[in-house]
Amino acid sequence: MSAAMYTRPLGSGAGPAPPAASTEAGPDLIAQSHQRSEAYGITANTEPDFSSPGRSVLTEALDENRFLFQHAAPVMETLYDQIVNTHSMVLLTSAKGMVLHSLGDTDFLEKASRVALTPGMDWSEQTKGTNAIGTALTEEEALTVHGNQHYLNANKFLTCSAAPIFDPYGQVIGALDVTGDHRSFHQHTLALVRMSAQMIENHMFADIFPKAIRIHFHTRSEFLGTLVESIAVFSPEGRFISANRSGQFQIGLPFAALKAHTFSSLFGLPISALFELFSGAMPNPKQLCLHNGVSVWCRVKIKQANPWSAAKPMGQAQEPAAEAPAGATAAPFRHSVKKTQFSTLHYLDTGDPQVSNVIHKLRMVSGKDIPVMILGETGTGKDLLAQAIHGDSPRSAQPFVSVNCASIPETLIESELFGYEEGAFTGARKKGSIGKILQAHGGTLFLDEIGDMPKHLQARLLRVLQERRVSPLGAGKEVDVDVAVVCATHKNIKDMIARGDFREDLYYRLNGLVVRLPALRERTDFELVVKKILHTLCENGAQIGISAQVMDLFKRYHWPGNFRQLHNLLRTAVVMVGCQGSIEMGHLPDDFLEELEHGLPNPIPARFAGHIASAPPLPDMPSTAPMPEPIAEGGRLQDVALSAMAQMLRLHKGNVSAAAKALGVSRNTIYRKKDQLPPDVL
Ligand SMILES: Nc1ncnc2c1ncn2[C@@H]1O[C@H](COP(=O)(O)OP(=O)(O)OP(=O)(O)O)[C@@H](O)[C@H]1O
Repeated sequence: MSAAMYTRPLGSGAGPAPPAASTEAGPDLIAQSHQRSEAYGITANTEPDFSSPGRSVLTEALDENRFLFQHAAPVMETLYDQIVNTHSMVLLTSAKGMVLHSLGDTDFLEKASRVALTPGMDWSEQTKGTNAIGTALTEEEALTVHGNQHYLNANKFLTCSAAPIFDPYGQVIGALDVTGDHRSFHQHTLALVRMSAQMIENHMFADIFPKAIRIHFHTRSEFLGTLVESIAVFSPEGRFISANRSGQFQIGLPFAALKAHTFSSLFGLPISALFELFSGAMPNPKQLCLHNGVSVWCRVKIKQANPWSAAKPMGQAQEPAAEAPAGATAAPFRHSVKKTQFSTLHYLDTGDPQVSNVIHKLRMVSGKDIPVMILGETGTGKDLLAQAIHGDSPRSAQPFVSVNCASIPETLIESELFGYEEGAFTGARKKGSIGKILQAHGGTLFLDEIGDMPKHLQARLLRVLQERRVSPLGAGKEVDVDVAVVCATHKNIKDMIARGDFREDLYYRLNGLVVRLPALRERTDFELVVKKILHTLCENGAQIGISAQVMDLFKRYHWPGNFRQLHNLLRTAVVMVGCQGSIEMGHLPDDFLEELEHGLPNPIPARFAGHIASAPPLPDMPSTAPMPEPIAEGGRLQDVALSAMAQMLRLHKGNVSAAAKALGVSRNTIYRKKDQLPPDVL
């Protein structure tokens, strides 16, 4: 939790309320941001790059930010209602500044700029210099960047107000922004954006701790149940888990300090007393006294009948049913683990013997703080497994902090991991940063792509793991830290050790238990996995089928991107089919079909050749038409496809649409093969 989050609560609190709205970001903030922009190597005349990042990049970002998106989208609608007709747009971005969703009309923009506000575009400070989104994300503060305050000349016609969005563990997970023509500037916009960000955060709060005890409180009882109420969450044993911005403000402690507290140290009562105090169907708010002497009105939300009788730490409570409906619980996001349909070891065990063995071993060491190293190709579910390890451990109510060593620039890994004090280096954030290791205190630190950890930092990490102490850059002091460590890599660490690229002592510190996730192509439970993913992609338990032909193809394919690739493909197919139909060849993307044609190394097996050659007549095929010639077993898939196209074109007298429909491919697939088809068929 940044200091910004603590010092800038929304609405009236125990002390004087902060200003409801500020106008533009202060000159200091802008000047510092301009300095950073310069350091990134951008010049004011740089033409912003608004080229599309590609659909798969956006899909992946949406996938990663599903939890944020789900809670932000309805709030964005409300916000947009309030700014409609002001020539402005509402944008939601990821923590990296990528636009995930935009609402509003683009009529105030030149054609070239319209694309800038569409999903997929990057508004980080590193690429666009000073702008409200990028700068709010960097500073972790709500601010407006108006007209000339933008770093790039190309953006100076804009006025933008953005607020960072914090998850319930105090991590910035995105930004909400209103952008418009600079002439449409309105001084209340920032307050609206800030309130909306708070609303999103409160929604996430309500969703993420379904089993914990939530105390809603405020100095004035009429503010209970409103946007400005404070919320603090405790485990059934009374350990502090989280508090929203107003909560931190009213209690008077920042998130990091709150982590050492319990309900009784903050409210002066054992948590069991709370249950008696708030028993009854509709208990009235009660007045309690905070540790700082401030009297607050409280309401308590308890989901379980009597959480204290459960006597188990959170997360050991009960596993969700293997077939829990999609969306019944919060979706995964980077820093914290929620109980998702994916988040327990149980859910991941879908019958493949290798995976079952991995899960069996992990269960045996669960809660013993033995470091786990997960090996596996990209997309095999290493991240998900790490979340499940945490989700099933006694630490599950504490943070799960994920650090991807490959995605952080080498120069930033040190400060990201170990944190830094104010002014530790040029470009450092004003208030310093606690660092990922300390953020994970009490919980689990997941070091993804550990093979990419620079050599000079390996020694520092080793010391932290040995001594269980961290010293943030420029701090000159060490802080105790208690974390369970899980790491993952797709690299061969032993080879790296042999080459001198990875420290052997660090390897032995990390590999208490080494498990390997099989590649998708090796799994024996492939069909079940596909069905489960389809089930999660269709809302409300709707059923979607998959044709035997497609399933056969899938089984033959080598899936270099493993689950990630399969997920993306199925998601697109589900959108095309709707949740009631069946996925046929025609619902698969052309590039995938093309890759299949070129990429299947082995001869096509009889069962698949049979599907193409002797499929029953499709509805639009004249029933009297002769069936296409069977294709010889052992032909290359490419030849099989060409031959099927030629036969179908002949059958439909050169009508490409009809042939494409009958084959279940797009017309373009046939047109692209035009030169390879016999001249008489087209
Ligand atoms: N067992 C599974 N069932 C369903 N979906 C899964 C499973 N495992 C992984 N996925 C999905 O596949 C995608 C990639 O998973 P994940 O990020 O865990 O893989 P990874 O091995 O960590 O990848 P990388 O090495 O590239 O970081 C995610 O969308 C995840 O939800």
